[in-house]
Amino acid sequence: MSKVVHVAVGVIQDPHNRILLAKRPQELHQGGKWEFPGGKVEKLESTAEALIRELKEEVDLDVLDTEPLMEIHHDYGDKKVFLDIHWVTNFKGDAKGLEGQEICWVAKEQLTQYEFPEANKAILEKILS
Ligand SMILES: Nc1nc2c([nH]c(=O)n2[C@@H]2O[C@H](COP(=O)(O)OP(=O)(O)OP(=O)(O)O)[C@@H](O)[C@H]2O)c(=O)[nH]1
Ligand SMILES: [Mg+2]
Repeated sequence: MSKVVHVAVGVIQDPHNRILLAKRPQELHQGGKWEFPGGKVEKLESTAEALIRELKEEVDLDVLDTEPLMEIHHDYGDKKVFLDIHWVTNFKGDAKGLEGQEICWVAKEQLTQYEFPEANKAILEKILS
C-alpha cells in the first residue's frame, strides 16, 4: 500500500472576503486545476510549521493566525492524501506566485466557477455553507 501524503492547506481569506487560489503546474499531480496554497508536511515538522513555510515559499505571505477548518482523507487511485486544512485570516504581505504559478483572489460566490481537485469538493461546501 502506498503511503498517505500529509498536506498542510491554507484557505487564505483577505479583508474583502476573497479567497486566494493558485493554479497547479500542469506536470504535477492534479495539474492544471486550482488549489488552495499549501504543501507536504515534512518530517519533524508540525502542520502549522508546514503551512507557514509553504505559504511563504509559494505565495510570499507571512501567516500570522490560523484556525482549523477541516481534515480530508482522499484516495486519487494513484495517490492518497490527508489534507489538513486551516483558515488563514491574518497574514502580512502581498500575494505573489513565487513558483511561477498563476494566482488569483476570488470572491466566495465565484469559487464554483473554478475547477478543483476532487478532494476539494468538501472544502468548497464548507466555505460556502
Ligand atoms: N496544496 C494543495 N494540495 C492539494 C489540494 N487538494 C488536493 O487534492 N491536493 C493534493 O495534495 C498533494 C500535495 O500537493 P503538493 O503541492 O504539496 O505536492 P506535489 O506532490 O504536488 O509537489 P511537490 O512534491 O513538489 O511538493 C497533491 O497530490 C495535490 O493533488 C489543495 O487544495 N491544495
Ligand atoms: Mg504545493
